[in-house]
Amino acid sequence: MFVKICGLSTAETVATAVGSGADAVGFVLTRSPRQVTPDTARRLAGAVPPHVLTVAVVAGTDIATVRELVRDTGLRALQLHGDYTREDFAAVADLGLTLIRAVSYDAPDLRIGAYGEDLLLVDATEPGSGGAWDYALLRERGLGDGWILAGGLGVGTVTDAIRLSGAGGVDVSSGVESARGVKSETLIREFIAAARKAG
Ligand SMILES: O=C(O)c1ccccc1N[C@@H]1O[C@H](COP(=O)(O)O)[C@@H](O)[C@H]1O
Repeated sequence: MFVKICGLSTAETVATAVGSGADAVGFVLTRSPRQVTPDTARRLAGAVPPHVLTVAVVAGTDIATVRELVRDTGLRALQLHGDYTREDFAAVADLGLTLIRAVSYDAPDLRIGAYGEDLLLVDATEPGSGGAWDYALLRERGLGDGWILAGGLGVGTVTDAIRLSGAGGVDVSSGVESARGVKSETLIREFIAAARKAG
């Protein structure tokens, strides 16, 4: 089970996620209550060991700026939310990043790799909102191993969500917060433990 904790903004919560066994940590570089500056993302990611993927999360930012953000932060993966085209994905292919295509569960093309991405993240319609959806919807679609479930997950729901969806990975932001944009170390620990147990 691949577990990503998203929207981190402090050294303490990054250390908790890494120490609790997260496979990936996400830094939001786009407008959000969790937005961090490129400098902060670079500093926080600098303390992350190489076996944990550091992910730049953007939504709708133009590709030229995305390339600059990746260069400035040194993050190793790129999660693109929004109306990015195949050409946009091709325009970042040379950066050597793990590419994550983030789409809504009702998007037309849910084939993993359809845009050249390594991982497909299937989310609710409004990223980072904590909104849930019917996680059983994609079970019969047989998407394969490389898809990550997101949208409204939390400590109390992740076990059922994994079972219902058949996803090989989970990603959470709002569900491990004590207030909007404020991560809880306790919830991060509990979420990772629950996801590992369910997986
Ligand atoms: O977390 C954010 O604020 C955010 C902002 C813009 C794009 C993506 C964002 N986060 C991603 O949203 C989903 C689900 O989040 P939640 O658990 O429902 O709050 C997840 O993929 C995050 O990586």
